[in-house]
Amino acid sequence: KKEVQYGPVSPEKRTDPAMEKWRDNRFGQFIHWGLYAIPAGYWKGKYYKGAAEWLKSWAKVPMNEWAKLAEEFNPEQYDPEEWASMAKQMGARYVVLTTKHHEGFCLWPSQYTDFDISNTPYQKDLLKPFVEAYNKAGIDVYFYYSVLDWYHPDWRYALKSEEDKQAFERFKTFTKNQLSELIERYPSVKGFWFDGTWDASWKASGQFSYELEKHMKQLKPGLIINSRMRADEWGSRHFDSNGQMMGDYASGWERKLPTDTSVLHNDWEACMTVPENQWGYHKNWEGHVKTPTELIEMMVRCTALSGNFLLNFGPKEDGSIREEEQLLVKEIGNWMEQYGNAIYNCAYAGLEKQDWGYFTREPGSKTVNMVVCNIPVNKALRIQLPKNLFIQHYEYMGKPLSKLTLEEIGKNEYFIHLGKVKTKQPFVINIQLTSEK
Ligand SMILES: C#C[C@@H]1N[C@@H](C)[C@@H](O)[C@H]1O
Repeated sequence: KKEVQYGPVSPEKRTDPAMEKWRDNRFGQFIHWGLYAIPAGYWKGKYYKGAAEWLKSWAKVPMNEWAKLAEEFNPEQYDPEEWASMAKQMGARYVVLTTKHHEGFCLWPSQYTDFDISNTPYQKDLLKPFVEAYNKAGIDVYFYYSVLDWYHPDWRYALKSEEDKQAFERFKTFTKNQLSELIERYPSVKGFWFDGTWDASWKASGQFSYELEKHMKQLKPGLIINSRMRADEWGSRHFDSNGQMMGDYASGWERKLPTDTSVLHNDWEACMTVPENQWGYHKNWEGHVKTPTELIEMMVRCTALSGNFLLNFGPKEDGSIREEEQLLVKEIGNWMEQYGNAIYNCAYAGLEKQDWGYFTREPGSKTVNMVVCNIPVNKALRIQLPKNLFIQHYEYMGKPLSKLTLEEIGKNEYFIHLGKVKTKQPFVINIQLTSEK
């Protein structure tokens, strides 16, 4: 074991109401919105297939040129009430909005930089009406904040000289000031989603990130912060040098999902793009665009392994939402209306996973949700229960799709026979378990 002084600030499994609500939420909406939505993946007429919010990097645009985008940022169609009602329709229980991405542009009027919404034709604070609209819709608001800041003169990738160190000290103060400012200006914020923390300069700032997490949680008790914010004093990220998670949930699952129960030890969240790799708005999505059904199955897999699923939206420069994302609101919203109770407040059911889909369960409940994503060719769903459990009752959640029959095929082993089922979407069967035969 290594001596770690600047590791976790909070217990690895918080039991306070704010964290319980984070778990119960299960399904969130990620929103990436910034100046990058203006060029939307094209620069001087050239198409760049990389992630649109990284266009400045792909097209090697000097910052003084990129910053000029602020002079044309004027999202007149921005309607956070509309965004919030879409998120509610989709069934998202929380939202994570980019307050500042790597480009360094702030969606709020920050007293610590001139590179913010106040120096655009739009001028008005974008965050305040956003927070109000989402809170009014009953959706918890989290702020994404990038430590990596391509605009700030004191940002350093690495600390190679005394000058670097002095500059980065100023940068750390700037970062602490902005985060304090965000908490003070928007006190209903539930937590922070840190990003841009992979460079050597931040990995060398473990003590600072420890003290910053403490400071933020003193400013707002109950605040929830992702593991990606943190390094320990040895430069170990997300988990300290002894494997203890830092922050309040593991957030390394970016565009990928866990496949086994090893994740159960900590709270965790997977964030997901609709195309292969676009977070900010890109005019032309290349390659595979995930269908609503694919994304529903990913969300179910996260719940089944006691994790959260954060689905990304990238609004256009004018604040409007693209067709493909409007389709997700409708399709995922319909599914959540009928089957949301297999997601909200649910977690790992403690049963052996089967090929036909996933078990989810509200902790402590006798009801287990079977979310069927792959109907076996023999139309029989295998269930293997622990030796002291039996099935007492079974039925479809919501609209019955067929007549179900139960067959005991071995010790605490069953088939639920589906009969003739026609469906295009995953569906749910509830089973009641009992310890009496
Ligand atoms: C790399 C990278 C960043 N992390 C994702 C959550 C997006 O913000 C992307 O730009």
